[in-house]
Amino acid sequence: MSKTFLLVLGTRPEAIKLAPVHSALCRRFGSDNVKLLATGQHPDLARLALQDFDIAIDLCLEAPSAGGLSARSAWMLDRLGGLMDDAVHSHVVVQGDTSTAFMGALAAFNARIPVVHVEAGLRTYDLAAPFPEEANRRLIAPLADICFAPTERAAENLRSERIPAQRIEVVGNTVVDAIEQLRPRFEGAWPAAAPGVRRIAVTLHRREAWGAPLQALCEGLAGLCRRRSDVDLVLPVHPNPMVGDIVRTAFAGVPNAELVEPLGFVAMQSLLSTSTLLVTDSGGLQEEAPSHGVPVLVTREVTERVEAVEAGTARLVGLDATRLVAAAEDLLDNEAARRAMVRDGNPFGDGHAAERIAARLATDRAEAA
Ligand SMILES: CC(=O)N[C@@H]1[C@@H](OP(=O)(O)OP(=O)(O)OC[C@H]2O[C@@H](n3ccc(=O)[nH]c3=O)[C@H](O)[C@@H]2O)O[C@H](CO)[C@@H](O)[C@@H]1O
Repeated sequence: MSKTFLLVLGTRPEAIKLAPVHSALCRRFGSDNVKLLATGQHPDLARLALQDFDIAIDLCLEAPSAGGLSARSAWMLDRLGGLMDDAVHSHVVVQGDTSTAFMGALAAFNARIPVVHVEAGLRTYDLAAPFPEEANRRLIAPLADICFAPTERAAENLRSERIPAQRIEVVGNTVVDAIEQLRPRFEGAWPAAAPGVRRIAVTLHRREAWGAPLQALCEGLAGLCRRRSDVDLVLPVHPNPMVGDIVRTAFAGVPNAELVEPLGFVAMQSLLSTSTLLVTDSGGLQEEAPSHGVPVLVTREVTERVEAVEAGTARLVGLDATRLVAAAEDLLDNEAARRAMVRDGNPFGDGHAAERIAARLATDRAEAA
């Protein structure tokens, strides 16, 4: 009886970025040898994301929604530790920088099961931004037997932290795999903007924006919509209660601003493909927009997606509403400025990251046999 790969996820982005890895491992090893465990950190969003990939969760925990970061993390570590067994699992695969990813890696390490980190090496080197993600991803790195870095810069970060070279492999970001796999379904999944209307897609959810900064950003965008009938704005509202009320109040009564429930992956990518501009604080969306040729204004002071800023596909505007609105209107009205932010291809990957990950895990498993 061969051992299984255990993929551990908790949030929507983890589900989206691990879906291609799940599929590639199933193709290579058979679906009986690949198990998907959800911690329940954000169960509804994770399940919604997996629907478009036709992937079912094998085991979903019921992480407590109440309690602070430590209480929920301790609960996860305890439950995950009780489910992991080095006689059953050949590798535990985690993605990114959430509490689920960190507790999954630590539980696997404690069970002496090889840890695989997808999207390894992203850094701001500022523990306060993003909190707690920067700490999570830096703490996973030394526990991981294999660090799959999306870019050369991420690999350089890992080498600078003395992660051994043989544990690092640059493979690209699997989110580009997800887009290319489902691209045939994007056309028409979200209605195009009316003729002559330029669409702004917006997603905002980060902890550092909660409260007054988020309110100012939303009010700035609402004011832009009120002034300009040639613009429509679509904003899928993140279910975090710290976000919804502020967003709904700011855009109330703005006829050309549409707030919608969280979208499935295909609908979100289709929305992106119909947009002139994306305003976001999301990590994944900074990586996805270049696949649609859509410029990004990032409402964060720092980003670990430096490649997008260097490639010119994204621009940091911080939490400053005036700066955001000015940059948005420039890109809406200045076609040359907008085109200057569009690149061929995607700086974060070529759509084959998951195949490279599965190939490396096959080698790793053969060497361990
Ligand atoms: C510090 C940081 O940046 N960390 C990131 C954070 O992820 P994030 O910032 O990307 O989180 P979100 O913005 O919530 O999700 C985005 C995904 O959701 C899709 N989407 C969005 C709205 C919607 O209505 N329907 C959707 O389908 C969208 O296309 C995209 O794929 O944690 C991840 C896990 O550790 C990390 O990997 C990742 O670095």
